[in-house]
Amino acid sequence: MTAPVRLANVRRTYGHGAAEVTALAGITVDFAAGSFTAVMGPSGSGKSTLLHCAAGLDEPTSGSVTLVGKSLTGLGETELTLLRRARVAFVFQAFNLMPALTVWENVTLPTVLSGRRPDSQWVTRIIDQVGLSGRIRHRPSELSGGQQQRVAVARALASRADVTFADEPTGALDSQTAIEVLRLMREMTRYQQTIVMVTHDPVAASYADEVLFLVDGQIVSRLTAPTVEGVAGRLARLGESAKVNR
Ligand SMILES: Nc1ncnc2c1ncn2[C@@H]1O[C@H](COP(=O)(O)OP(=O)(O)OP(=O)(O)O)[C@@H](O)[C@H]1O
Repeated sequence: MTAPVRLANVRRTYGHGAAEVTALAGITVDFAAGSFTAVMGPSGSGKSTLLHCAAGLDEPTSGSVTLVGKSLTGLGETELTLLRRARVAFVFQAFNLMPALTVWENVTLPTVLSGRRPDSQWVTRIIDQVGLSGRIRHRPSELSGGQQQRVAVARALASRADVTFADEPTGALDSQTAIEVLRLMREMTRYQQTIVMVTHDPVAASYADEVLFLVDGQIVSRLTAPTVEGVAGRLARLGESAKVNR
């Protein structure tokens, strides 16, 4: 079976001439169906760029990306939007919640937009597990930052997308809620949902099946069945070598 996310020799540079910055320096990686991968690395190593290129939110300078069986090269904005709406979910730092909609409406919106009927039982369970069952009729402006982040997580989980891209999904959460969210994300992989998560947090990364470590836009190391200590140790060594190389 083809992996739902494939990057082949993806390069992404910004700017020109002397001001050119290489954010991704030739990345080749497959994210298999039902896998949960954490992407880690020092600040500026290319993690967000990798996520954005994989999700079709940014275009590689060269190389190719295949998302749920479709090559993104040359795909128009409308086709991209339709593909993302039907198959992809996002949990980004800007929560992108609709201010006029309630928690329930925000959580079920991607499902409704892609022409499917929300599974009320599943949605209720997710909202309950992220601790928002008392807030179903509230609007985002009536929630704290952490609660808004939980709505964004619930929205991704409820849509049952083939692929979920998450950028620091637990960054704004207290540790107990963060663990609930990470457990839910793990559970999604049982239904063959694929998760790619950028994080700085070794605890969050320890919930993944594998951690990819980026330095200077390249995958320099991978860790399967990660533990918190294993991730923290590898990260500390990477940080040191990244400093030496500069
Ligand atoms: N729009 C842009 N224009 C110019 N340079 C950019 C742009 N976006 C990213 N970069 C540069 O590309 C490199 C990789 O950035 P990226 O945001 O992917 O790193 P990151 O690993 O996600 O960093 P952080 O952990 O700090 O969020 C950095 O050197 C950054 O300055």
